Amino acid sequence: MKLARLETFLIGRPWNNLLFVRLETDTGITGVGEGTMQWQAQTVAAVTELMFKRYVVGASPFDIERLVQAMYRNEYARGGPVLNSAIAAIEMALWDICAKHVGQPLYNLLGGRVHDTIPAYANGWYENGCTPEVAAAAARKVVAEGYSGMKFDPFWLAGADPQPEVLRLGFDTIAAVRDAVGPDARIMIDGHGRFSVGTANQIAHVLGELGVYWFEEPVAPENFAMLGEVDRPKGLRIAAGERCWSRHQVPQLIAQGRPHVLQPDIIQVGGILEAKKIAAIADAHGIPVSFHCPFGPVATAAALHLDMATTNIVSQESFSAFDVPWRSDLVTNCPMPRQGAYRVSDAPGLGIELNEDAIREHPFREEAVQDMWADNGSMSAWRG
Ligand SMILES: O=C(O)[C@@H](O)[C@H](O)[C@H](O)CO
Ligand SMILES: [Mg+2]
Repeated sequence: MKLARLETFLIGRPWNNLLFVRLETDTGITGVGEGTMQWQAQTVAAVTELMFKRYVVGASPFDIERLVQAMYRNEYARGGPVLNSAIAAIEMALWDICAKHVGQPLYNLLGGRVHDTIPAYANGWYENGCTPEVAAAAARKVVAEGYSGMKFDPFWLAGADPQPEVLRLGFDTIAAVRDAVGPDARIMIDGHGRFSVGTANQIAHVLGELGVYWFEEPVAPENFAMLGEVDRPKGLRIAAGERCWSRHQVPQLIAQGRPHVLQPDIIQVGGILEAKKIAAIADAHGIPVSFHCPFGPVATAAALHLDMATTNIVSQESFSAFDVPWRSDLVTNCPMPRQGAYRVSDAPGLGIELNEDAIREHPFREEAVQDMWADNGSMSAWRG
């Protein structure tokens, strides 16, 4: 079996563009992958096509490790989120082909099932900048759906050291959500890497009082030691790693940043196998993982197969029910949580196929970049 052809698909959503790929073999078996990267979808698509031409066409789809290493090492500079995302899109499709060829769901090639279902936590359920009352009402619905927890950024687009009233509104919003969902629901707060260490510590102490489960990316992702300086009061966990793009950096992130939960991004680390290796590094440190997944349904399916075969997962991030209403039209058998958990398809491969008619209805759209470092204390979400 030889790899013959690559096709890329850009799909415009209001937030960002999705990038799907389909690999064809000379036997007629095809595989799908996803290389969605925020605001760089066209760039990643171009790199994916180049990588296919340079390394993949004519190769055996079973040579996954060899092909990934060629794409990573021969491109001399090595890695970075753009190249890694292109590698991941191809790699997912290779796994899909191999698993279809042997007639097995992908998790059976990744070590087999260690879970029956995958608990999901909700993200995207909340409108940034809304009032505490609106957030509380939305949170009640999320709990009623059975999710294992919910994540949000109540300080959305505040700067490194926000005005006191911005912090207060954020705290009031979390307190309203806590009141609405009761003491046992898991609340996760995403800082998106914006705060100074001082402000992160100030916030962390309030989150500890409110019984928040984890504080994610409290400080900028580049400096692991800075993360290590963030306080962890009253059992508050620190989650990080969605922007740690190299397996080779993970030991330093763990040693210096001391996260309690690691969040590898299966696209931006370069695919399923890399993410599996990172999960094993975390496991050796007693750290659970929760794969980052603000992506479309193809990468969500890939993350779920990996979850199924990974011992140290906590919960899968899920945008599935809060995305555009046509999300589930894009693929057959779109993964959706039921009662707050995913059941993973036992169909061969990833268990999904692209629905090209639906994909064509949502062409590429210019990206409206989010201003993620505004230092003006404003809560305005969009700039583009
Ligand atoms: O943990 C998450 O899913 C977030 O950090 C998203 O990647 C972010 O909101 C995208 O702008
Ligand atoms: Mg995040």
